[in-house]
Amino acid sequence: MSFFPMFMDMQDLKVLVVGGGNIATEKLEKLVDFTKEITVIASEVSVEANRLIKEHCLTLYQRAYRRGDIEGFDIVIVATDTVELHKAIYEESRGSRILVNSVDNTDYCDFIFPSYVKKNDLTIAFSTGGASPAFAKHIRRHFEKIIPDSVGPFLKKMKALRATMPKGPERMRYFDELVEKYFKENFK
Ligand SMILES: C[C@@]1(CC(=O)O)c2cc3[nH]c(cc4nc(cc5[nH]c(cc(n2)[C@H]1CCC(=O)O)[C@@](C)(CC(=O)O)[C@@H]5CCC(=O)O)C(CC(=O)O)=C4CCC(=O)O)c(CCC(=O)O)c3CC(=O)O
Ligand SMILES: NC(=O)C1=CN([C@@H]2O[C@H](COP(=O)(O)OP(=O)(O)OC[C@H]3O[C@@H](n4cnc5c(N)ncnc54)[C@H](O)[C@@H]3O)[C@@H](O)[C@H]2O)C=CC1
Repeated sequence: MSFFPMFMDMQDLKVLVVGGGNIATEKLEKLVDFTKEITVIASEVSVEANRLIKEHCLTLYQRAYRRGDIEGFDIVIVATDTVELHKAIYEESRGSRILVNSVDNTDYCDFIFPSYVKKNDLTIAFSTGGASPAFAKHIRRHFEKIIPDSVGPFLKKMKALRATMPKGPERMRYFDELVEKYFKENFK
């Protein structure tokens, strides 16, 4: 089965990242925009990962992963070069409600990271389900170029309007017309 695309409120979720190398850093760079409740457990921590940990006041345990470390976390990202650990942590998490992402193998993933474009309130996420992460990156770059910056102010205006008009068919029709007009003017 494929992965369900979902936008999640992560603000109060406790995230554990196992690993402190290149890929852990790439994942951390994204995660810090969504929650500050992040703990890192890694035998070695790169300069870049360390910088992020300090800058965002994340918790760091510089040591190897120990069975039981996942307890109390909502989300665990396994980003190490110890391949067996990815399977082991995934198996350890079964029977709990912890969601696991393993950067090495989709078989050990409850969820995967998408590529995404974020312009103010607009987020467009792309995934190939692991078929070609490079493709996800390139299609993200393509869309980054074609989404106009005006989308930010436009969505801000729409959000404000939603708060001022009562719900119902009239409002729905009006909003749809406004968006249609925006599209005609901004997407050729
Ligand atoms: C399954 C998944 C699990 C997960 O990480 O959640 C996963 C797994 C693996 N990636 C690998 C390789 C690469 N990953 C990237 C890049 C990204 N990878 C991301 C997500 C995902 N990668 C998830 C699936 C997403 C999907 O398919 O849509 C992105 C989209 C998001 C992010 O990382 O936040 C981010 C782009 C962000 C952006 O720029 O927008 C590049 C390109 C590059 O780095 O320039 C390469 C090299 C080229 C290539 O292989 O395509 C390998 C093999 C490693 C090896 O060969 O050693 C594995 C493991 C395997 O496939 O077995
Ligand atoms: N999902 C993705 O987007 C991609 C995934 N990968 C995969 O990501 C994995 C990691 O790659 P890099 O970050 O470049 O490696 P790296 O060598 O830079 O980092 C590995 C990190 O894991 C830590 N580590 C290893 N065993 C550990 C243990 N038992 N407990 C705690 N920490 C441990 C190391 O100390 C180090 O911090 C590789 O398996 C690679 O195949 C690679 C490219 C993209």
